[in-house]
Amino acid sequence: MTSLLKELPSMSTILAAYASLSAMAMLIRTILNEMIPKPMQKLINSKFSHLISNYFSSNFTFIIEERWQAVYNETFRAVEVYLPTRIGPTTDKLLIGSNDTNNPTSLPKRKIPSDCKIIDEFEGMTLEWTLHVRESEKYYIPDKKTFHLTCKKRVRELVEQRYFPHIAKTAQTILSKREKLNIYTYNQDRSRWESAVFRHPARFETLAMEPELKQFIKDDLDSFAGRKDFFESVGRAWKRGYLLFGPPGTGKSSLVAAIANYLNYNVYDLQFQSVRNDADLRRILTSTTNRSILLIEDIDCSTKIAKDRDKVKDDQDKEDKDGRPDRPSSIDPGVTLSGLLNFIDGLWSSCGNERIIIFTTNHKEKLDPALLRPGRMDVHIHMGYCTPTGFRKLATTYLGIKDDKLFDAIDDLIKIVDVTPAEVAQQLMIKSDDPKAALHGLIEYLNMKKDKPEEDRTIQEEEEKAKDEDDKNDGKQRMKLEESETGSIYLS
Ligand SMILES: Nc1ncnc2c1ncn2[C@@H]1O[C@H](COP(=O)(O)OP(=O)(O)OP(=O)(O)O)[C@@H](O)[C@H]1O
Repeated sequence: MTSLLKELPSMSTILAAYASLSAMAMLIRTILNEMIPKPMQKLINSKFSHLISNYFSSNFTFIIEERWQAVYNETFRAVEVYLPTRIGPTTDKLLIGSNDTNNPTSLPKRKIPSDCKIIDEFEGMTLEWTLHVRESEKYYIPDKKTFHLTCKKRVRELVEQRYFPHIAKTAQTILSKREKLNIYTYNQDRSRWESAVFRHPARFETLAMEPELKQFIKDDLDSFAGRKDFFESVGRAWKRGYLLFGPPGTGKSSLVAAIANYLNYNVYDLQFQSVRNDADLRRILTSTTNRSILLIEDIDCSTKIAKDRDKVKDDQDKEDKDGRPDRPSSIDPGVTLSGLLNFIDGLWSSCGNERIIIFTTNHKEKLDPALLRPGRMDVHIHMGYCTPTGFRKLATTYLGIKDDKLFDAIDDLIKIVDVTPAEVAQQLMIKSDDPKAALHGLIEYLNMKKDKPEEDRTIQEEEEKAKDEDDKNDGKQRMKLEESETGSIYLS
């Protein structure tokens, strides 16, 4: 024992060693402080402490980004819908607001603000959520949003296998029960879709259309919606494309609203003019959600989609000869036909499920034939001038009457005058509290149109008249249904 004590260093030796070690540490610290710049020191410190805390932490974090492999992340959407229902006593802030101008006294909607913690309980697990938003430096790139879910490491698998499916199911139920539909419009400046409440009164019951045509469209929609297995079994993308064409005021937009109300789908209304190029289009379209309608109105107004593709090409050749830069961006930056077609029936068409694409045009003849080729748009619907059946529907809607002795005179005039349902509706609305006066007003209006001098007609009207003459020869009041070999359906 005495010998062991003798071998131990004396207290003074220990103190001396400690003093020299401390001096050495101080020296190294001073040298490092001098040599390593402050920001670098901070970074090393934070990385080091992050490493340590990660190593010893018993937590696990799931990160859910807004986009997943080039398309909108459905898990993100489900969380976005689900989390506002989990606001509890531990939540200390909440975004609320309303864009429902029709109902200003309704309860505001809830949204999760960034950096707000939400605690959820599920099957004995405690789950902590936070939304992180990283602002983009470039105006045309949207801010990056991510949800972070932190749980205990030991329940990680349970979270994946039980909690996430629970979120998806709950979100689905909430979405299918939602009373209000949204209409989205693309904000080019903020590079994102912005929504407003969509409360359009148009329904199939209120549309002035031939009953067979209406029934056909409803049946077609029924055979599309909710038939995931069918589309999968036949190897087709779960999409349906409609082309609505006809003169202004024949109810194309009203039909779109009726379809949205019938299926309870949101509407994404895209103005081609706000799309910079094909890559932009791809990103915009992949940011739309399932069970929705993508509406592209007046598609003929986009020069590159319209028939004058050859003219664009001529201009391009001319430009190339002049030694100016190559296409596509020099004359008319925007979406090209091939970019669009790629989305309709190309490889990109398989992105997303249960989507309806609707194009409207007043001038089908101006569209590039490639867009009209059989099979491209599944159903082509001609929205024509008002027919006697259409007039009767409008009389019921606007005047609340099903018959009147003036109806026969109006029927006779409607058969020979090109009048749109919008014009008829307008006339009936002027005196809707006095049906007789409204009907007389309509007769007067129709007679005035009938007597309109020929020279007053614009070339466009002539073209439309010629087209409608063809329809009349085929029987104006009968619905024509043709099905091409490739499955496109033509309705007029
Ligand atoms: N077929 C119809 N049935 C009932 N109402 C109609 C019909 N067509 C037009 N209307 C009435 O006329 C208004 C304008 O119609 P709508 O905007 O749907 O026509 P459109 O064909 O889309 O016109 P545009 O080509 O100018 O966009 C509607 O708000 C509606 O009240």
